Parts: sequence; C-alpha cells; structure tokens
Amino acid sequence: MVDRAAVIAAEQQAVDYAYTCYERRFRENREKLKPNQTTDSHAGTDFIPEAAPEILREDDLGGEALVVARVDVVEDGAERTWYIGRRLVRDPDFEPVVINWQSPQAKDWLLRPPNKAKEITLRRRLRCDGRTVRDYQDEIGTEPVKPERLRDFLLEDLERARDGTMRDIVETIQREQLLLVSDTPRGVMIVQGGPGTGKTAVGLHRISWLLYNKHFRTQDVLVVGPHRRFLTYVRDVLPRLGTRGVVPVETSRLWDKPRGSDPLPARAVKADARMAAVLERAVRNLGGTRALARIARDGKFGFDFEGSVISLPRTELESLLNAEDAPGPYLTRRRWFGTQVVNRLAKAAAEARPGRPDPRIRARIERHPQVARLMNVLWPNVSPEAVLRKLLDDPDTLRAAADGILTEEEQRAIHRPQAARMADEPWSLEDLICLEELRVLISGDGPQRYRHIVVDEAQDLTPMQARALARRCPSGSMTILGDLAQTTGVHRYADWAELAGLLSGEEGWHLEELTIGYRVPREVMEFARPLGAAVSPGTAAPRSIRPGGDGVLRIAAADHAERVAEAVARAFEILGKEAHSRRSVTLIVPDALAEQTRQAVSAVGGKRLPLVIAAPDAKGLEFDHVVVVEPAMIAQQEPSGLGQLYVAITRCTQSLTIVHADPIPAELMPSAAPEESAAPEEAEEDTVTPVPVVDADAADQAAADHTAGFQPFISALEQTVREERRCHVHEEVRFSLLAELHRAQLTPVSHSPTADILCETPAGTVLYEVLGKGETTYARLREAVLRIMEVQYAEGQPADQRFLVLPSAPADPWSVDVLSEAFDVSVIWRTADGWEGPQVGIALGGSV
Ligand SMILES: Nc1ncnc2c1ncn2[C@@H]1O[C@H](COP(=O)(O)OP(=O)(O)OP(=O)(O)O)[C@@H](O)[C@H]1O
Repeated sequence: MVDRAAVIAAEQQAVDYAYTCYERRFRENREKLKPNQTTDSHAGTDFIPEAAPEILREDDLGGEALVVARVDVVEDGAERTWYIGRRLVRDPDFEPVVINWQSPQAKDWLLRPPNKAKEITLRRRLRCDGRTVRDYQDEIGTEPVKPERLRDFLLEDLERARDGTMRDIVETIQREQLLLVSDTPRGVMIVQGGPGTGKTAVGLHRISWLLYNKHFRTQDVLVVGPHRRFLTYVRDVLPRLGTRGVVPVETSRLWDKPRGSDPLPARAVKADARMAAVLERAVRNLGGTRALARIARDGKFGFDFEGSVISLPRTELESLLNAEDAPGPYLTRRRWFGTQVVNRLAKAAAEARPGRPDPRIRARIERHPQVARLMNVLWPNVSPEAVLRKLLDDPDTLRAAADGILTEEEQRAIHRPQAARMADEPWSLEDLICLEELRVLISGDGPQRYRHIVVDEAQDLTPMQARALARRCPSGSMTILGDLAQTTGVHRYADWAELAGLLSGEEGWHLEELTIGYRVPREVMEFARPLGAAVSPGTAAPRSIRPGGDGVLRIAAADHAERVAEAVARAFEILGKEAHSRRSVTLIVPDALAEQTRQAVSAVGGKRLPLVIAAPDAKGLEFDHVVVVEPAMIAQQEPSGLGQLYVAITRCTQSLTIVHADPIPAELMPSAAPEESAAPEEAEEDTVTPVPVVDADAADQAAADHTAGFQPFISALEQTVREERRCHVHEEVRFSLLAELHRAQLTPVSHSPTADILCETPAGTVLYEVLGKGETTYARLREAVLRIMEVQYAEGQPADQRFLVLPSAPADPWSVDVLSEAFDVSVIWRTADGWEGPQVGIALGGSV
C-alpha cells in the first residue's frame, strides 16, 4: 500500500527546489542588470537566457502552479526523473529542473499511451495550489489509477466558479487537445468542436506552442476573434504561459472603422464570395473595347502631332486591349498598354518624319493631350473607392458586372445612391472588405502578410472576410476554430469545406474535431442537441463530461406581462442560493427585452446583481448559472436567431433556466413544442423529458473509419477543383449557369468543394462539371468525364444526369455524341445568345 502522504511530501520537496531555482534566476538576473543595463535592452538580452522578457516579472505565473507533472524515464540504462511545468527552470549548474510543457520532449511523454511507453516508468500528474502540492495521480506507474479516476483532477478543475477570470489548462489538458495544440503548422487546420469543447483554449495554447517551438516569430502570427473574451484571454493568459507580445485583433478591426452599415440583405450579398467575381468583372469592364468607338471613330485613332498626322488602327488597339495575358493588376496592365500605344505612335511619328532619330519623341507623345484622352477613355486611372461607388450607385454598371452572378433582386439589394462627395460615402464593413479586394485588383497593393493566422469563432467569418484572411497568409498556414452549429453571422456554411476552400493555399487543409464538452452539464447539452442539429445538420454535439443533477435544467412558463419579472426573480433566487460562492448568474435575453430586464434587475438591487446580456453578445462567454428569457424571440432575431439561441443555452456550467411566454421553438423541443401553443396564465415549471443519450463514440468512430481512406483522394480532388475555380472564365460560366437555374425556379447547390454545381431538377439530380478557358477539345472533355465520375464517387451517390458545361462550342463537334454514347455524359456550351447542346433543355431545368 502506497503511503500517499509520504509521496506528496517527497513531491513537495521537489517542487520547493524548483521554486528556489526559479526565483534564484530572477534574483541573479536582477543583479546582473544593475545598475544601468536595465535601460539597455540589447545589452540585457546578450547574456540573459531564453525567455528574457520574463526575468523582470516575478509574478508572471499569476498564482498558477510552476510544476504540473513528473515523468521518470529510463535513459541509457539509468532511471531519471523529470518535472514538467509552465516554465523551463535550471539549477545553478544549468541543468534543467523543470522542462517546459511546450517542449517536444514533454509533449512526447505526456501524449504517450501507457501501453506504448516502455521507457517511462512513472507518469504522475501533480495537483498543486501554487507552490503547495495537494494531490497526485499516476497515469503510468506501479499502481496506475483507472482512467475514470484520472478524470477527477479535471472535474475538480471544471468545478471552479466561473467568475470571469480566465485560466490556462496546462495542468489538465487532454490528449485530444494537446494533439491539436502541437499539430504541424502546415496548411489550414480546422478545429470543429461544439460548445465548451475547449476550442478557444486549444487556440490559445497552440499560439504559445508555435511560438515557443520557434515555428514563427511573434510578429509573424495574426490572431483574430470576434469577441472580447477571446482577445482578453489571449492578452491575459498567454503571458502566464511565458508567451509575450501577441496582440490579438477583433476581426472587424482588420479594416478601417466603418462609416455606415448596410441593411441585412445588402450585407448578405456583399459578404458572399460571388461579390469577388462581380468586382473582378467591374474592373475588367472599365474602359476597354466597348469604349473604342468613342476614340477610334473611322477605324483608327489619330491626331496631329507636331505637323504630321499619326495614327493607330482600331484593330491594333483592340488586340492590345484584349491581350488578356498581360500580367498583373489593372494599373500594371494599364502601364503596359500605355507603353505599347506610345511605342507604336512614336514609330509612326518617326516614319512620318524620316531623318535623324529624335530620342525625346516618346516623352512628348506620352504627354500629348490626345494620348492622355485615349488612356482615360480606354484604360482610365481609377481608385477602388471610385469603382465601388459607381458600381453601387449605377444599376447599368452593376448589371454589366453582376449579370449571371447576382440575381436582379440581389443587385437591387446592394444598390445605394452615391453620396454628394466621395468623402461622405457611408462605407460599411462589407464595403471596406470589397475595397480591399478592389485595391488588390487595381493596384496590387495587398494588406500586411503573416506566416500564420489563428481565428476563433471562424464559423462567423463571411466568405469575403475569409478571402481577405487568405490574402494575409499566402502560405495558407492557419488554425481555424469554430462550430458550425453556433453560426450567428450573415453567411451559413453548409460544411467546413466551403470555408476551407476560401482560406487554404497549396498546403491544403484538414478537419479535426473536439468531441468532449467541458463546460455544459450533460442534461443541458442533451436538451440543446436537437437545436444544434437544426442549425447545422452535419455537426455533432459534444458529449459532456460534466455530470448534472437535480435542477440543472428548468423550464418555466409565464405570461407575457410577467416573463421578465419571473426571469429576474429566478436569477436572484439562484444568486441567493450561491450567496457564499463566487458563482456567476447571468440573464441572456432577446435584444428587445434587454433594457426592460436591466431595469428590472436594478429595481431589485442588492450587493450582487445578475448580469444581463443580449443574446448576440453571449458568444464565447461562460457563466455558472444562466437564465434564458423567451427563446422564441431570440430564435427570430436576425441574422441567425437559431444559432444565437443555441449559443445562449450552452453558456452555463451549472444550471440553465428557461423562462418563456411564447411557445418554445420546435427546433429546441421537437416533441414538446406542439403542446405549448397557449401561454399559461401563471408561472409554472415544466417537466423536461431527457433526450436519450446516443452512443456518440461508436457513431463518430464509424464515420471516421469511413472517411479516413477517402481523405487523400478527396483532398486531391478538392485541390484540383479549387485550382479550376481560379480561372475567371470557368467561374463566369459556372455563375451564368447558376443564374439560369435560379431563373428556372430551381435551387442549385454551388458550394460543394468537389461538384461545380448540383441541382435537383424535374429530370432528377443533375451534376454539372464546368470547363474553363479554351477547354473544348475531345481530350480535355474526356478528362472532365473522369472528373465527373470521381465527383459522383466523392458525393456518395451517382447523379441522374451528368453534364459537361463548356465556355464555347466543342472544338471537335463529334465529341458530343461520343461522350453521350460511351459515357452517358451530355455536353452543353455557351453561345452569344444563351446555351446550346443536344440536351440543353434538361440541363437548364426541363424534364426528360
Ligand atoms: N482540459 C481542460 N481542463 C480544464 N478545463 C478545460 C479543459 N478544456 C476546456 N476546459 C474549460 O472548458 C471551458 C470551455 O472551453 P472553451 O471556452 O475553450 O470552449 P469553446 O469550445 O471555445 O466553447 P464555445 O464554442 O462555446 O465558445 C473553459 O472554461 C475551459 O477552461
């Protein structure tokens, strides 16, 4: 029988020694820095060991324990003891006393499953209050505890009151979390996890991990999140992990301060990735061949130059304008075009006046007002602001850029008469993101670049924001944290592939999942599950490890006049029961009831008041007890009420109370809702039938087994599809067809990462594979047929009809019949007036 007290006493000695060394280093460094070196940071860092900035702060552990684990390892035949903690600590001989949790060695030891850890003779988790060892658990050792008991440390940790103070999770970090924290930074890692699965915590520890292991320098990493909790978390907790200098940014702050805001329909359109195609075409529509008639009336452009007429044939100008291969952004191509025009005119001028060459003739032609006019008409010098202003203001300009990409209704939604002066334009956040996109198209000036980006609550990024982030990180190295079921933004992603397609670069992306819930009690999570599924059908809710108990979930009905008073009374009642704890109580309310609830809380008054939070502001927050008022009203809030409601009911660590007068939304209580049609007369408590707990483990495992083998194939396919979608002609054809299908009152799906378009039509499910510029030969079509077969395989079921969609008529006309007979794949192509092809009627939504 192990004498636990003796073990704790021995560990206490080791921990004391670690603190002695830790503090000695502070003392010594302080001495070394005296008297004037403290002011010279360079002199200081020359001789100070790593983590130099922390030497001047003795309290930077913020009261957290220095030592969290012990590992005994057999090295070269001898057993050696190591301690793992929040800092690297050395003894006076520079031998390590504590190694850092971020070090690869510590990671290896901490992650090793007991059956694969031959050289590890002991792995012991220490439970310390600061410098006092309180308890320990052996994961590997002579008397290993059962895994369930190892949870005790974690549960004890989770039981701490949520009083707003944020902590790291170094002591209790779980294997599935540490694996993600320490994953390679190549490509985009998407971490999907339900409420309270530790995504934010993982993101924070990952930043620390990446910087400690010198994958990046602090200034290479951009950390963005939409809410203050994450920003505060990063700012407050990272330094306690020894990671300094990371300045997180609120997502919207990546752009200037907006001067206005758009109504929701306009926001939705401007935030959509199709807007990028509209902007691209708007820039291409500037000047160009359509303006030629104005400048070259009689088949040529000419003017009197110093006594002789010089000219350029219209056909030549036309071919220069159409030289699509001229590289670079709009203004670079403008310069190229200008140079070509001036060269040709200079040659014409020289030919008109034979004799000695005149070296300055080019410069004089360049400055000639007629040349300036030509440039302004054919290739005007524009600013992003001018382009966007005209696009939004002028329906004709917008139509020319958006036809086939945005519906007429969508075009109307973003129409906005221009302000009297450019300086008065009420640029919204969405406009500012469009302006960034235009700036890149026009001048090539992009925003500051980073080598790694971390995004929290990424499900709320709009597609245009995602494009903007990808622009900031050309290497495509990102950590993306989010939960599709908690979407509250204007754009809802059907799956992560859609967002990943916008973010990722050459290194691709991979999806990881956190499946264990650490915040929300089991009963509450089960209650929330159907709502999460309604918001994002493909997303699994986490399995909560937090045991609930009596009173964890209460649903109280009240009449309309009383609902706020009832909710406030319940919040105070809970506060009363928690009078001797630091546990927090918060009312989460619909926007329309926020003021009334605040007043009701103030009217009751007292030393401790419950917090009142409007549902849209609850994202990312966590409280002990939560009272949610009138879920039906929250569910109806724009832009994504059900997402807001799911967030609201998954904030608590101890209990959830729901107070309602309107029926509870059917998505939340699928079976109970119909009975709740009438608001009861007086407050009464409903009984809640618990939802059966599904065996999430088995289901997750089966799904994982199924997809594991496919992953490389799917990734390669997605990569090819992404590349194809970079071709403007491809996208123009794709969006034209989409518009056609919408016109036929169908609902095509365009966001699949593998299928260009899928559409349910009267002829059944139709799969369209779009081809790009010049892809009309038989050889190319044959390859595309193979792609169609692969896409069908990836989508999991064959389509009823398959179409290749070409930008123009096939180069080998016989190929159409061959493909139809040999492979059962039809071909349609775009013409000047619409579409053609033997089965065009079916392709555009007709029946067989
Ligand atoms: N391994 C762990 N040990 C102790 N606490 C943990 C652990 N993992 C997560 N937690 C705690 O669980 C709570 C939820 O974590 P976090 O806020 O990171 O989750 P989330 O997935 O970002 O949630 P949401 O999506 O709802 O914002 C936090 O209090 C966090 O400290």
